[in-house]
Amino acid sequence: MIDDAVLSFDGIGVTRNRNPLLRDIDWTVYPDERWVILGPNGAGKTTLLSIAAGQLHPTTGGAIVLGEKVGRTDVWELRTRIGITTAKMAERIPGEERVLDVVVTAAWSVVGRWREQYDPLDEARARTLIDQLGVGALVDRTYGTLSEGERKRVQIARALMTDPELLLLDEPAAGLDLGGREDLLKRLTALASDPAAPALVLVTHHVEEIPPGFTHALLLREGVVVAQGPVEQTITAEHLSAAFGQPLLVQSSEGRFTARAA
Ligand SMILES: Nc1ncnc2c1ncn2[C@@H]1O[C@H](COP(=O)(O)OP(=O)(O)OP(=O)(O)O)[C@@H](O)[C@H]1O
Repeated sequence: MIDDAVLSFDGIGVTRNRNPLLRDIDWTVYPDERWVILGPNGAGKTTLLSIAAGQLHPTTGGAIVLGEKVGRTDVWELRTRIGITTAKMAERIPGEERVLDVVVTAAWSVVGRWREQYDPLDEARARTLIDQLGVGALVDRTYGTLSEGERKRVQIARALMTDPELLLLDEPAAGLDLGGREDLLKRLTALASDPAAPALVLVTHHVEEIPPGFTHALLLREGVVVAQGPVEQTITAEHLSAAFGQPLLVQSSEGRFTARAA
């Protein structure tokens, strides 16, 4: 492992049915870094995130997550140290679940409430996180009655509940309208600038969804890293055109990016 790295991937590859989904990826993430993984559909972003979550073992190369070698460690050990939100996990949250329950139950690593009594400290932490994500007024509503944008924020509060060392967000802005996206980005920018926040890795297809304050980017195309490094040097017309396989123009202003066909 490279000193205090949160993630340390050394030449990792993933092959399924003889198809390479990821090839020869070297990637290191440190605790104070905020990474965005960007690339077109099918580039391998979710596969890379699954390795970072300790849920998938690479076919080749070595992946060290929070100091533990993926494959050697019981994934169960890592589960409270990593917060993750994905569309698949969100689907498992029962619609009738109260927002407070959705968040507080993460402390027990279960979906769905199964205890009648909360630890008061757990409940206080859940309420603080729900407030910080800007959905404090909804704490007693059922999850199924929330808008998509409100749900996304509750999912992030839930992922933060165990005070993880690494937070993985798979397309958190997908399906949000403009206001919802902008509000979520504001919350993620606040999180990115919080020194107590965990290392962050956010997957997206769109440069418009990169929250200001994110420090690094990794661009993927067909399972291969096109570019990686500090965000301003990485999100360029040249790299983005290579990642998406078409000539693109990129503009940045006050930490926000936009892209369009050249
Ligand atoms: N278990 C599997 N077996 C075979 N192919 C797989 C498997 N899992 C993923 N793939 C393929 O690997 C490629 C990368 O998938 P992945 O979900 O990582 O991409 P992605 O960049 O997250 O895509 P999207 O942006 O569309 O979500 C896709 O072509 C997908 O069909």
